Formats: sequence, structure tokens, C-alpha cells
Amino acid sequence: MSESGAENTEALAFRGVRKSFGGRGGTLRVLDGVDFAVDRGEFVSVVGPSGCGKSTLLGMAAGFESPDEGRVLAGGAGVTGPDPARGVVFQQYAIFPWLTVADNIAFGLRLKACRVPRAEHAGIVDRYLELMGLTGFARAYPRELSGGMRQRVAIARAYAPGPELLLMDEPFAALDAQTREFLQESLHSTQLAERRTVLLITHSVEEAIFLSNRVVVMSARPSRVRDVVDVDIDMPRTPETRLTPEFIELRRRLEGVLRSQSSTVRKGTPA
Ligand SMILES: Nc1ncnc2c1ncn2[C@@H]1O[C@H](COP(=O)(O)OP(=O)(O)OP(=O)(O)O)[C@@H](O)[C@H]1O
Repeated sequence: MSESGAENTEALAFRGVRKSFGGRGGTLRVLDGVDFAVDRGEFVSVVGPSGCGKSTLLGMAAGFESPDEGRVLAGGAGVTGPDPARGVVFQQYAIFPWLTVADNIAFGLRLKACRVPRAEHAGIVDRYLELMGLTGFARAYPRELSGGMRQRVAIARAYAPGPELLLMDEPFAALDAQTREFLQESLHSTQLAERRTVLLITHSVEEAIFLSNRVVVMSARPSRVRDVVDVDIDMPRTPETRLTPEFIELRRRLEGVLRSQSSTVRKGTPA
């Protein structure tokens, strides 16, 4: 139920969000009135020029940062701090080196705040091992895995406790192109099986289109939403989807918008 008391299909909403950071060089105005929402079960990606505030937005949704003005709402309620109902996946493999793959995936399930009955944990872990192509590695430790596999563990760990919202900040940025595409496909099939609400930050327009229902394009800093594009491309998407005329055309269009924004990036803007 939302703060207004109305039933709400929005899992996450940014309403007039403004944020500046102070530094030695003065105040840097980063977000200048950001408005968009992500519906339940929707996969939305945010792309934008470097430094436009994408990670800041995600940090606000996670509850690590707060807006100077405006509101960030999760399930209709104001975000006031981190919450296990919102899982986060970062670029760096945020998995515990001292735990096995299975124990890493089970980590969130074992937290007090997670209400999944203990008897279901092993089944859930097995399902994610399979969905993320990790069957056979349950007892392995992170040091024994490739970077791509570690990131698959991080994604499985985020999905496993069934959070209402998944927040992913460049989860594949550190990986080579081939591994990256493979992980996008694993994430896509996991998402089709699970239908969670996901907000993904990425530099890659191709990644955004491949995974998303909608893509939010941010303007240069101080930034706002420049465009919101529906990705009307059938699911499930496969490696061949990337080669279809509609995919290539949308990619060209979005890259054009992004290029026009990147060329207007300013070094710093007084508040
Ligand atoms: N805690 C902070 N203190 C001071 N400045 C910050 C802080 N967090 C972010 N910034 C600045 O705000 C701007 C936006 O940062 P942010 O990381 O959100 O952008 P981004 O769009 O995710 O960037 P990139 O695409 O390069 O990853 C940057 O100029 C950054 O240096």
C-alpha cells in the first residue's frame, strides 16, 4: 500500500530527485529533478553519460544515499535506509571468499530478516545453482572460480531470498565481452523465471536493450531523464536477438541519444 493509501503498481519511484555533492572545487549539482518509476516485475535499465549520477540514483534506491530534494519510494513508502527487501549487486564480486558457492547463495536466506522457512533453503540454493549454470560448483570457494562465475554467484545470492527489488550497478563491467554476453543471457533467463523488479545501471546500450522492458536515458549533468524507451522486442531474447533489425535499429537510436548527451557533459556546475 502506498503512502497515499492507494494500491500501487510501482515498485520503485523517483520523484523530483535533486542531489548535489560538495567538494574542494565547490558544489557539484548531479541530479536536477529526476522522475521515473519502475513497475512491479519490470526490468528497467538506466544509461547515461559518465558522471551523470546513475550510481547515485541506485545508491538512493538502496538507501545508502538520500536526496537533497524530492523522494525515493519503494513499494510506495519512502526509502530511509538499507533493507533486505532490496538486494544489491555491484561491479566487484561482493561475495564472501570464506564461504562456498552454496553458502554464499544461501547467505541472505539465513539472515533473520528473511522469512523463507529453513526447510526451503536447500531447494532454493539448488534452483539458483541450476539457473545460473553453477551446478557442480556448490562446494567450490570463490578463489576457485573465474570472474564470470563469481559474478553469477553474486546474482544468484541477490535473487535467492526473493527481494522485492533488485538493484544492479554495472554487474558485468569487469568482464570480457564474451563472458558478459553469456551472463546477460543467464540473467535474462533467471529474470524470466522469477519476474523480479530490477533496476540495472549500465554503460552498455546493448546490454540495456537485451535485458530490459524499458530503458531510461539520463541527460548530462546536472541530469534529468532525457528519454524513456519501451523495448518492444519479444522475449525470451536469445543471442540471435542481438542481430535482428529491430534490435540494431533501437541500439543505433539510443546510442545516438547518448552520444548527443555525452558531448554536452560539463565539468562541474555550480548549484
Ligand atoms: N559521495 C560523493 N561525494 C562527492 N562526489 C560524489 C559522491 N558520489 C558521487 N559523486 C560525484 O557525483 C557525480 C556522479 O557520480 P555517479 O557515480 O553517480 O555517476 P555515474 O553516472 O554512475 O558515473 P559513471 O558512469 O562514470 O559510473 C560524479 O561527478 C561523482 O564524482
